[in-house]
Amino acid sequence: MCVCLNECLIMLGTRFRPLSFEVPKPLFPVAGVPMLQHHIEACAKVPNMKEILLIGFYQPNEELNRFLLNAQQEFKISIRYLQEYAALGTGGGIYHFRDQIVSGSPEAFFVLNADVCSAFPLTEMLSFQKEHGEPNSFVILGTTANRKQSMNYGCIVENEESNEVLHYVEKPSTFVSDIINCGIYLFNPDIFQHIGAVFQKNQQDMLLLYTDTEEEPTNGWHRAEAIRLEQDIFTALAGQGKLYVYKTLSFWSQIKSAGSAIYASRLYLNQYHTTHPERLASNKEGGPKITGNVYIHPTANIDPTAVLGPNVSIGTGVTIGAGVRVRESIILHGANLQDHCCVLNSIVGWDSTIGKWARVEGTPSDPNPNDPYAKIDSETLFREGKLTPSITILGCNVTIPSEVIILNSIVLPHKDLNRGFKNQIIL
Ligand SMILES: Nc1nc2c(ncn2[C@@H]2O[C@H](COP(=O)(O)OP(=O)(O)O[C@H]3O[C@H](CO)[C@@H](O)[C@H](O)[C@@H]3O)[C@@H](O)[C@H]2O)c(=O)[nH]1
Repeated sequence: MCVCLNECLIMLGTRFRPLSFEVPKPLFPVAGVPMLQHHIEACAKVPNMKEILLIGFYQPNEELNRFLLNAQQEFKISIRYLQEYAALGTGGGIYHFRDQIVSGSPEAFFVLNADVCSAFPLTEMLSFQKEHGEPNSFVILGTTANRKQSMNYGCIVENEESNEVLHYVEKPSTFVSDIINCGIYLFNPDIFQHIGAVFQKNQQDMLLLYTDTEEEPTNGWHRAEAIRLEQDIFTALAGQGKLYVYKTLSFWSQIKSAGSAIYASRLYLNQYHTTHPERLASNKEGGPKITGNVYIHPTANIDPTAVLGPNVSIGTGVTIGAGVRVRESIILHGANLQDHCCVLNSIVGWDSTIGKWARVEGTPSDPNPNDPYAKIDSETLFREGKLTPSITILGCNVTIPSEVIILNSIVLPHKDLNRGFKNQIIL
C-alpha cells in the first residue's frame, strides 16, 4: 500500500498570503504541526502502509527536506517527494509517476489532497471497499454539505443501496447533490488505465490540432499530460460500476485561506483529546490560565498571568508577557507578545512583535454553527470593492506599537507600524 499526497506545494492563490511567502502552504503549522503531518500520521497508521509519496511542482528546499527527514524518522516509513516538471493536475501528477507508485506492487493506494483537514478515515475506506465495492473498484471519501455550499465542491449522486457513484459533477453551477467529494481517494493500479486513456486522447487531439494549424504546439506533451482526476476521470467513471462513495460523519474541511487554517486548527485540537492528549496544554501551578483546547510548544516562554484559549496554537520560542490574552489564534515561532496585549482571531507571523496593551483582532469566518452541514466559505479578499472583514494576519517580522488597535487587517512582512489600522491591507 502506498499514498500519494497531491499537492502543488507552491501557493498560486493569494488566499494564504502573506504567510505563504515564508513557508509553502502544506508546511504551515495547523494545531502546532505542519499541515501535511496530519496526513502523514493518518497514513502511517494504516496497516501494511509501505510508502508515502508527495507529488507537487514546488522546487524542494531545505525546509521541505528537513520536514521529510524528520517525518521519516518519527513515523518510521519511507517518505519521498516527487517533483512534477509542471503543474500536471490532480490526475496528471500521479500518472506521470505511475512507475514509482506501482514499483512495490501495491494492492491499493490512497491519493489525498494536501489542502484538506480531516479525521482521515482511511482504514474505514479500505474496509468499505472490501465489503461494498466491486473487487477492483475505487472509493471517494464523501461528506454532506448544505445545498448552496455543495456547488463549491465536486458533487456526487450515489445509488443509496450500493453507494455506487452514478453521477459526478465538479463544482456545478446549479444544485446536483449534497454529497461532496472530500479530495481523499482509494485507488488500485487499474486507475492508470483510465488516466492513460485520457492521456492518449489528449495526445491525439494535440496531433490533430498540430495538423490543422501546421504549427508546432507549444508545450504539447505537458498539455496532454495535464489531467484532472475530477473532471476527466470521475465524471467518466460514474455509473460504470467502478466508483463508490464512502460517506463520513467525522470532521472535514478544506484549508484554502488563512481563516480556514484557524478553523482547521480548532478541529485538529479537538481531535487531540483522543489522538494526542499530550499535545494539549492543561492548567498547571505556575503556568498560564488555559481555557479550552490549546497547543503550546515546549520552547515557548509564557507568563503565568497570561490567559490562552480556546483554539490557540503557540509555536517554538514564542514569548508571551504578563496579562496577555489570546484566543482563536495561531502564534508562529519567535513571536513576542508583550505585556497585556490582546490577540483574537488572528495569525501572528514568525518573529513579529506586538507592543504592550495593543489589540490585534480579526473577524472569524467560521461555518454557520446552527447548520450541521455548513462548511467554511473560501472567502474572497474583496467584495464590492471593499476588503471583506476577515481574520487579522501579521506577516513575518511585523512590529505593532504599544496601545494601538489592528482590526481585520493584513500586514505584509517586515512592516514596522506606527499607528492602528482597521480593514486594511498594509503593503
Ligand atoms: N501535484 C499536483 N497537485 C495539484 C495540482 N493542481 C492542484 N493540486 C492539488 O490538488 C488538490 C486539489 O486542488 P484543486 O485542483 O485546486 O481543487 P479544489 O478546488 O481544492 O477542489 C478539489 O478538492 C475538493 C475538496 O477539497 C473537492 O470537493 C473537489 O471535487 C476537488 O477534488 C490541492 O491539494 C492542490 O494543491 C497539480 O498540478 N499537481
